[in-house]
Amino acid sequence: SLMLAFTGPLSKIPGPFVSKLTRFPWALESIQGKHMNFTHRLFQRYGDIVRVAPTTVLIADKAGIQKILVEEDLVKAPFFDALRLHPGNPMLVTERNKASHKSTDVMSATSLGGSSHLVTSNDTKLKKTFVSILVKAAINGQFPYLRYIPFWPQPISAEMNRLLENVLKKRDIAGQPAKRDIVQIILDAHQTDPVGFPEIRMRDEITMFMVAGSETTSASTTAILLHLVNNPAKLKLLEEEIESKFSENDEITFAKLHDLPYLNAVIWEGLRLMTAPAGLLRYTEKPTIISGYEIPSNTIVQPWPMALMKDPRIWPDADSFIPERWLGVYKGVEANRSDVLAFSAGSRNCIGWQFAMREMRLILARLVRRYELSLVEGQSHERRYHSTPWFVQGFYKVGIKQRQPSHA
Ligand code: HEM
Repeated sequence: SLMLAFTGPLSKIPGPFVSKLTRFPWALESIQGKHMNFTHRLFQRYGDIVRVAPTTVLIADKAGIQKILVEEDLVKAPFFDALRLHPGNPMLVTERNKASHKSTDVMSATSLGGSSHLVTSNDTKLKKTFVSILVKAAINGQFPYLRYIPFWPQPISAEMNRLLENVLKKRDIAGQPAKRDIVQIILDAHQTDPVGFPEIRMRDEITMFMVAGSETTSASTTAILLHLVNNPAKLKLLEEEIESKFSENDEITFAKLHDLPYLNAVIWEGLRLMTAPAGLLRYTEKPTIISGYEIPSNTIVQPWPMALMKDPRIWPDADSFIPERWLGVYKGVEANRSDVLAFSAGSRNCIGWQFAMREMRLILARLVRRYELSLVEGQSHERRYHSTPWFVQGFYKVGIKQRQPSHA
């Protein structure tokens, strides 16, 4: 492997010297969830393509990312094998090959399986349960052998199992009308083909959907709210749009929300500034030219869209929250959704992205109509990242005050 460090195509790729020899520093940053800050410095120092481990390169330029995710549509990296909730048991998210799996019609579903009353019960336990799966996934991904140590904590905690049992139990009540939600789609898959889609797979898929669908959406919605309360003039414009579209007694529903230009612009701008698209590790099965370099086979190529999403070469006033850039040409540039990559791209992009967009529109519109939102001063924006980003203090507070009934 010393040969590999200093010779061959990867040796030409810029990066910290130690990366040629060991992936340990990179693995450590990833496990601590600090790699967002770390990579920022790397790209500034070394440019758009950086070798962070003997066989791992990060890519931050638009053409390179497009090539990996869309044009070549490379397979997922072996890393994903280690993310299985039960070793050896396949799952959609960890499936490495290009997707033939996208037949699941998530959009026909209307929910993730009924409310778990997170908000009403202020149950941070559930959030902790989900986050613990993501943290363990980060560790397993980097050091796959650890999970075979006896008594090493497995990704699925007793708490997660309890939660899953509750979801399944609700389905057993006879005479209930069949729900058209994601849980039902997965249950049906098991019932139709109990051998090809066994019970353990059914359980793991439901668990994964709960995790993949909740932390991501709540982190993104929080990020959007953060930008709104830090930019009251933009918040005001959103309030005006919602007020103009809905009279006081109108119920705000999914269906009525897809055509609110400013709301959509606010969401895309918030996603651009603060989502941290995860899981984008891909793998070369043959030598491939990416960002001007020859990448040999069996290399992990990891697009780093967070850099692209704030790249001043693409976005004028890249670090500012400017929803207006999504409504027309802004400083000579027309914003392009495909440069945001919050939901990734190519055959393995987010299966729930339209569902998440609907959820975010609904949550934001209802919050803004019902409450006056305001900034709680003095909070840090510093985050860490385990598949989804989280604030170091564990939350980001937003001031809310019930609006007066008549705000005409
Ligand atoms: C704002 C919310 C969300 C964000 C930012 C987000 C982001 C992502 C990203 C970046 C990926 C990785 C794709 C890749 O490796 O290229 C992904 C995959 C995935 N997401 Fe989401 N997601 C969100 C909401 C959801 C929801 C609501 C669901 C379920 C209903 C969901 C289910 C999945 C699944 C199953 C995958 C794996 C797809 C595959 O491996 O082919 N996501 N998501």
